[in-house]
Amino acid sequence: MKIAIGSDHGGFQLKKEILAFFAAEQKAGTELGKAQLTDLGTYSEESVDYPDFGEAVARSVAQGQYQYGILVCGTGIGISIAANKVHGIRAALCTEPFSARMAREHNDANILALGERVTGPGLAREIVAAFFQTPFAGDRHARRIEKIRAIEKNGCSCK
Ligand SMILES: O=C(CO)[C@H](O)[C@H](O)[C@H](O)COP(=O)(O)O
Repeated sequence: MKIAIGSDHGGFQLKKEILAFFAAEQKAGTELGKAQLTDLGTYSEESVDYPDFGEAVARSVAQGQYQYGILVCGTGIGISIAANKVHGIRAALCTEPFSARMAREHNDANILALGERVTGPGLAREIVAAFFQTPFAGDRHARRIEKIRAIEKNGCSCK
């Protein structure tokens, strides 16, 4: 599984924690540790703009370079809004593991968004594990994802 990860300055430290978590999983020889992560920036705590990193990760996932993405900003809100503007992206901002599981099982989310100023590193690790250990359930949920795709394709018919 190939995962692109990105953050702005507000998510930089939590992104480092997440990278360390995957490295530890790799060392422990777990299934999660088989994931290959690529960091698309930012690479310091210098102030930057979250849409740039939300877009970079989202485009790389939408184009199929990576199967999934992880995005972190201060709250996870701005960077997930930006990512969700890219066609084919279903970015889910999660603050606890149940939502992370549901984001995969029901919504087939392909990007997990987190907020460093909201979620501590321990909880973030649980959220990441829940997200990446949960498969999409398909069935009725697949029909609903198709409807999301139709909105992307045709635009909303609402006035
Ligand atoms: O976009 C955000 C909120 O939705 C992120 O939390 C950003 O990281 C935040 O806005 C950055 O704020 P800063 O005051 O420039 O550090």
